[in-house]
Amino acid sequence: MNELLLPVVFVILAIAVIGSLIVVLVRGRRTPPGIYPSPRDADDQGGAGVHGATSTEVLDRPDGTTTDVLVPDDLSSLDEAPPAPGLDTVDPVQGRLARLRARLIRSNNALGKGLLALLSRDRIDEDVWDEVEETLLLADLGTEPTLELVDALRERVKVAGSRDPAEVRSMLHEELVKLVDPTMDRSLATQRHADRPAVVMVVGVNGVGKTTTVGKLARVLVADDKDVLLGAADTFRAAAAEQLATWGARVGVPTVRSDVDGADPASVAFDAVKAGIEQEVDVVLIDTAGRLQNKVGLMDELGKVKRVVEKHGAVDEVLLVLDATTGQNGLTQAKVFAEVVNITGIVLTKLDGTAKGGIVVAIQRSLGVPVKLIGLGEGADDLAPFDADGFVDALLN
Ligand SMILES: Nc1nc2c(ncn2[C@@H]2O[C@H](COP(=O)(O)OP(=O)(O)OP(=O)(O)O)[C@@H](O)[C@H]2O)c(=O)[nH]1
Repeated sequence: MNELLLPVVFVILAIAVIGSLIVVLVRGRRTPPGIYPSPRDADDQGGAGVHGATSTEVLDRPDGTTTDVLVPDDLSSLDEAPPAPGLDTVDPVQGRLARLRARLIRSNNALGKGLLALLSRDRIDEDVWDEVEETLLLADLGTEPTLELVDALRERVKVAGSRDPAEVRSMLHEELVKLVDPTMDRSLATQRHADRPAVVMVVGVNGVGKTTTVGKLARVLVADDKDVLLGAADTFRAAAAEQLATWGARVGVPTVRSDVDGADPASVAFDAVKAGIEQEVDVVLIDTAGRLQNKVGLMDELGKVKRVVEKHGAVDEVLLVLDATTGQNGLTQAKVFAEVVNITGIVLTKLDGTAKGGIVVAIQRSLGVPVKLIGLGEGADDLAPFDADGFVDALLN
């Protein structure tokens, strides 16, 4: 019996081994061309990955420590490896708001539609005006602008005496655009000076989207053919510098960062501008750590970062990033930041996730500073230059 069992076991084992070999071979064939089943060698041409290959240069700092500059390697060889493109293709900046308007329509549709429906009723009595007012207040427009808008509309509806939807729409459009203020200068000061780059600082409380905004803005500037350098002065959150360097590497932009955890942010920002001057870039974008507006020490530190950077020359743009979903709370933050640094523009992020688009008006009113950019999603190119007409158009769609 045992003599018979041995050959049978042998045959079963042989079949199992041959079967496994066939499975392995078939799977190997299924791997699409250009995708490598195992780790690549360093000299493998396709090895740059989607974020591009980078190397690090070391800059000396005044305090004796060093600063890494993450520099994208020569990317010309990537032309030969189509499946692993080295750099992202950036969406053109022109017409971004129009392309992203679907997001705005989705989140803020209730506001525009609600107003249009109310104003198109056969009879507009006091109750209707109360509802209009409530709708505007719920959208975070703020009390004063709401009353202004209601007064202006009351007057126009009385004079026009018509409920024609097209007429009501154009009336509402005009009045809303007036409130959003098309006369404000929303251009970004990113023009290089004769002997140094333009410097843009990005500030705000924790988690509003500062690092993401710096990354997206770098792409906007690259699409505009500018040479950009990033400064990772958020030395508080360990992953922030890495996150920023990754954004930069995706579009071939170097990042100046510290090799020391919790390094002095002013020193890193200073080094970034110094590197920007040496490398003759057009714009240096400085990311700063999130800080609560009620922490005096952190707010003082922000003032210091700006003062130290200004040893190289004036900062051209200080962008305050506000999360639109926090509504009126953003106003309090804005006021305190404006006391410490001179805010020149607002970036309103996460407008894709709130029906409170009216906050644009409230913030501009309280600060006297224009909203220059709006964030409409987590995608790399979901940041759009703001314009009053396009914004109101999307609200009333
Ligand atoms: N939906 C949406 N999410 C956004 C937008 N902008 C940023 N975010 C998300 O907000 C989160 C926080 O973004 P960060 O850039 O890390 O925020 P931060 O302000 O740098 O954070 P701290 O450094 O901790 O202060 C991330 O998950 C982003 O993807 C936007 O416009 N829309």
